Amino acid sequence: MTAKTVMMIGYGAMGRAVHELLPSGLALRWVVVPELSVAETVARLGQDVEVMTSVDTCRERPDLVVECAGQAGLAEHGGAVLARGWSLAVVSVGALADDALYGRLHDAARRSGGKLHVLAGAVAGMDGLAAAREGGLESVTYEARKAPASWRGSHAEELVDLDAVTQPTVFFEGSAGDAARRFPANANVAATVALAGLGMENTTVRLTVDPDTTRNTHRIHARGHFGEFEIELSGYPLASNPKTSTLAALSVVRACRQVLEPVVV
Ligand SMILES: NC(=O)C1=CN([C@@H]2O[C@H](COP(=O)(O)OP(=O)(O)OC[C@H]3O[C@@H](n4cnc5c(N)ncnc54)[C@H](O)[C@@H]3O)[C@@H](O)[C@H]2O)C=CC1
Ligand SMILES: O=C([O-])CC(=O)C(=O)O
Repeated sequence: MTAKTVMMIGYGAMGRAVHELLPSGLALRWVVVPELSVAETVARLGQDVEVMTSVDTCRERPDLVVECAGQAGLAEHGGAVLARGWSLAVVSVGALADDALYGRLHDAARRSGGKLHVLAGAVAGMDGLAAAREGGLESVTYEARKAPASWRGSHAEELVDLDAVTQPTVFFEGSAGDAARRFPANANVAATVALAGLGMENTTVRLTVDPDTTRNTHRIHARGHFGEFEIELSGYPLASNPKTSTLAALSVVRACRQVLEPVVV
């Protein structure tokens, strides 16, 4: 049987973790990275994978395109993928807090028959939340708690002294849209929860730095016509990037496996 093919946009910590766990029967054939990363990515991947800077260079049709590239990568390449009628599974969901980009990707997919799959990423419960929305939701709150190292290099550094915190400290409270825009490498989940639930402006987000944790903890509380749920997921960060939870990479692997499976769970 010929292998099904995957294109990956971005090849950083998450992309490499996904590649290592790619199910047999699936081949990573194309990787799209910025010009500056081409040489390093070619050196990592060798001859079997075509490294490119634009989706346009690809002359075949991948069975699935996965985005592990950050919000800028989704904004740059998402439209081209969807305009071709391909399936695109994304983790940099915070980019969709930009209404113009959301509209562009939505319209490209609708016109071409392509599909944009918003992956659950580092959290669980998105199926239940989206089902609950069908009956009407009253409130949805999302809280993320991570170690100082996970917030370094982010807007958090302007809001709290990451070297001086001695106890869990909330440094941001606001809407999911605001969180996703201000913390592009750390609050994509906020946008995912918003898209599954009450939307970017009506989903409340709280971000916390916790000096005593080594986990990335996500808590979702939802209330509505269905009842109420609260889930807390305490994930291990990837060793190669403490901002990114291992489960986020695994959600991409799951999306890849679904390409092979006749029964989708
Ligand atoms: N939904 C979720 O649960 C989560 C989503 N994420 C998203 O996944 C992204 C990737 O995470 P990591 O691999 O850990 O980050 P990383 O910083 O290790 O890797 C990012 C990769 O994307 C590439 N890239 C940057 N701009 C690009 C562009 N315009 N076109 C193509 N490639 C581009 C970089 O060269 C690098 O290879 C994060 O930036 C974040 O947006 C991360 C964690 C959880
Ligand atoms: O991986 C995580 O814990 C979540 C994350 O970075 C994001 O939502 O962007």
